Amino acid sequence: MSAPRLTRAALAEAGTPLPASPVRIVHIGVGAFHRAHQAWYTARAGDGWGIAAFTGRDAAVAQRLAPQDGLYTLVERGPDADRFEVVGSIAEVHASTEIARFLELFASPSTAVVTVTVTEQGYHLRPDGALDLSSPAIAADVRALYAGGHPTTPIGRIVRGLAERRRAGAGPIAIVSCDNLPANGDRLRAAVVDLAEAAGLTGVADRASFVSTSVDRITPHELDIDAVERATGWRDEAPVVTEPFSDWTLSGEFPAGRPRWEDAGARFVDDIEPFEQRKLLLLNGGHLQLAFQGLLRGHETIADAMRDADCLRALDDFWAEAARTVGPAVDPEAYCAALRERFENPRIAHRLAQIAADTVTKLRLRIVPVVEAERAAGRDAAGALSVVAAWSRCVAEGVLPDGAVRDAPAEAVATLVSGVDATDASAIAAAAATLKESVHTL
Ligand SMILES: NC(=O)c1ccc[n+]([C@@H]2O[C@H](COP(=O)([O-])OP(=O)(O)OC[C@H]3O[C@@H](n4cnc5c(N)ncnc54)[C@H](O)[C@@H]3O)[C@@H](O)[C@H]2O)c1
Ligand SMILES: O=P(O)(O)OC[C@@H](O)[C@@H](O)[C@H](O)[C@H](O)CO
Repeated sequence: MSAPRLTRAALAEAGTPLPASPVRIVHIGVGAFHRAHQAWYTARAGDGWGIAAFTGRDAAVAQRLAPQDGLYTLVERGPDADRFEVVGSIAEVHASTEIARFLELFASPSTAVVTVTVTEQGYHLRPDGALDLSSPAIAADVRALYAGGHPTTPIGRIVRGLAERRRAGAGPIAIVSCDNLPANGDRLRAAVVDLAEAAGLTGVADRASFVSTSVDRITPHELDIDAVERATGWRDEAPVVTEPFSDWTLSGEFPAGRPRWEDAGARFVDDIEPFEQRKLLLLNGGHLQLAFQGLLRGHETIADAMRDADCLRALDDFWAEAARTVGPAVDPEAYCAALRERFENPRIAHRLAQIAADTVTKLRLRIVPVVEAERAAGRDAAGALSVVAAWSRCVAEGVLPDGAVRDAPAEAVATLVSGVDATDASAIAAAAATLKESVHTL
């Protein structure tokens, strides 16, 4: 006999009720990470905040989660064992196209927080951090906003939501970026303001607070449905596998209140930059080094690459330089020591191909800053440049997954790659500089 589907009614019937809390948070981009991180912190805080979660663009996750009333199992996968927990903070879940409900909630006085995880590409930013108004999706949103129609990008949806909120007189709100971008709150604010101005809605963001965050929890894209059913006795079509470690550092105001996320371990700081740099350069930059070196050597996952002495040497060379860029205030050595154990977790199947998506943007934000800092200090940046060289070999040898260079024009990538010879440091440095300028086309 098959196991019963995980729903709130089924849990209540089993004597373990998990009622939904009233919605006070709207989330945009309900992928794996939101469920492993912000939704889990909100559930752990336990002070009665419910989330209305909307997908970023495709409806698949909503179709799996909605029949379960937003419930899902979080599998914390340690090196030796799994821990299972049903998370109940998502009170309702919708596809991105359900814009009427999105606007109703956005404009409601009881909604206090909007969180966002839509990947770097979801922001449609140019390399200089400004909104790419030439992107077809953003241009279409400008037209839709002018005509009073429905925007489709996350930035367009936020602008429209803020306009509705202003019309409703609902008061200020906090908008919290949880994507792996430096100064993510500032970048999100700039994009929203640029789009609002282009669409004749100047001033809609004036009373919103854009909170910057550094988010950290390795969450591979794994769907362990049968294992969850065997372990828990529930049929869950949307479980999430994540590591036991978790970190969330936030900086900014919450004018309408927020959950007590600090009770679940979140940290609130005045200056987020050192935390952000430590995470983006050491973890995400280290991931890129392992992804490119690992793909070149035929590995599949981070844990596989960590068992290869050549990959480890390359990682250490990069880390030595990145740690100098981060600076001693946030103890990068201790962070790297802990990271080494996290990366080695043999039961986390974090695929190199997942990490190697949209590599031009990631190299620009996670590797080039180390190249620049090292060269500014008169050093050769050999460790950081080895990441760029490995990337270019991956492109030339065709070992990157589909989508790995979709964030730059094909000709620009071809020129870059043909100019890079792994033995020629100045050619690699020139490529790194070009990466910084390259304009994505989405
Ligand atoms: N997975 C992790 O380990 C992890 C850890 C820290 C931070 N993050 C951040 O969270 C983001 C999402 O990761 P995930 O694991 O949830 O991925 P996911 O693929 O499970 O979900 C991504 C979400 O973003 C939306 N999206 C993607 N591209 C978009 C676009 N161009 N426009 C609008 N929406 C778009 C998708 O529809 C989906 O809702 C990452 O890109 C990163 O910035 C992830
Ligand atoms: O999520 P991305 O694609 O920005 O980066 C890939 C990984 O480096 C990333 O998901 C890390 O696992 C995560 O940032 C850990 O907190």
